[in-house]
Amino acid sequence: MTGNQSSAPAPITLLTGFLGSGKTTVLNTLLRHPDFSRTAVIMNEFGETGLDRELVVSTTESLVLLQSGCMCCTLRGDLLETLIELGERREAGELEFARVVIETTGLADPAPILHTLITSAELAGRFVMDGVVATVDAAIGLDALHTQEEARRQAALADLILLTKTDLPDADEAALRSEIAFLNAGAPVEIVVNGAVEPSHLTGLGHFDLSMKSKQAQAWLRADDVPAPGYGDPDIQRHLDSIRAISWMIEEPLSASMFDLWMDLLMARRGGDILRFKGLVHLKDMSHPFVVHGVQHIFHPPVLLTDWQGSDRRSKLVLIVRHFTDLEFRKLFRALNSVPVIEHVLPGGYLSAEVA
Ligand SMILES: Nc1nc2c(ncn2[C@@H]2O[C@H](COP(=O)(O)OP(=O)(O)OP(=O)(O)O)[C@@H](O)[C@H]2O)c(=O)[nH]1
Repeated sequence: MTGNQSSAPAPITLLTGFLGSGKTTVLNTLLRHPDFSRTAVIMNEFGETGLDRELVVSTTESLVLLQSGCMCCTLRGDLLETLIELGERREAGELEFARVVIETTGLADPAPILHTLITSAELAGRFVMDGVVATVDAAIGLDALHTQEEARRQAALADLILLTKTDLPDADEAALRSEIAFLNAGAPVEIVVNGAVEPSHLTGLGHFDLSMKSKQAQAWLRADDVPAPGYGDPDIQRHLDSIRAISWMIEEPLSASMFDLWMDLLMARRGGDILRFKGLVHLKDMSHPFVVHGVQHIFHPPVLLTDWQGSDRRSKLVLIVRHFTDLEFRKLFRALNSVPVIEHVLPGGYLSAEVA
């Protein structure tokens, strides 16, 4: 492709939503659709195994993974730099994309991210904010909205709310709708089961319009309320100290019964404090890995990745936990001692936890 192609500013969709609420599932539907085939994706994941890279459909050549921190805190500078670089490469004709989707971590406060996106002079002319889309989990979302400030902000700032998992027995759609109406009366709510969203509903949301948001949401976005991008300063992290990410890689394929046993033990002992569990698990005698997702007490059926083509047989696990002490981390490792844990990948950024 030749350089210096002039292009219209690329619309940005900010895809947010609490831990495990279905952001990546929705993103995968979008990326499979022709309207989103030329999409640059920026993802921020929690924990350091790079697991999300393997869980996103790879139709896009422009997938940037921001790690070692949280986009709304230490990585806001990285987000800005990433966008500027994408814009420059697009202008130079090195990269072709028509829109950008930014998927935040489940614990991100979208306000400072949004502030960066709508106020940065470097982005003007290259990008234009399309809208904020928030997934809300119908099964555990009410609890998150009641207990987690980040979840409230995600819903309150959204231009469109996707209510996911209404198919689960624990879903309470009516209660969620009423809570959402309280937080963000103006936002349409659309039910999306297993990512089955109509992609056109997520485009042209009409440039993020602050005047349509609640007074509270407007205050969150006031310049003096938003700290400058952190550029790696861990002190700027704004989340609860009690929440940590733990990541592991396990060198050898696991015995299915051993893994089941370990999971049962984990859930029985500390299920209430495991906010999110994500794993790419290789089992003995299986040529393809399973993806295992847990969101608090709900474990989704494991999915066999039949189209997986890698050769790396290491299992990768990411847990987001609260109120875990270092001693408990060590116990967790001991419980996994029956399988050879060769490498522990430190989270390295967001409230990292060292395990001896
Ligand atoms: N039953 C059901 N499961 C769903 C639905 N949407 C997503 N899931 C499952 O929920 C789990 C988490 O989905 P993800 O798309 O990874 O959620 P996420 O918001 O990207 O998660 P994090 O970014 O890691 O916090 C996966 O097992 C999905 O298959 C839904 O509508 N119904």
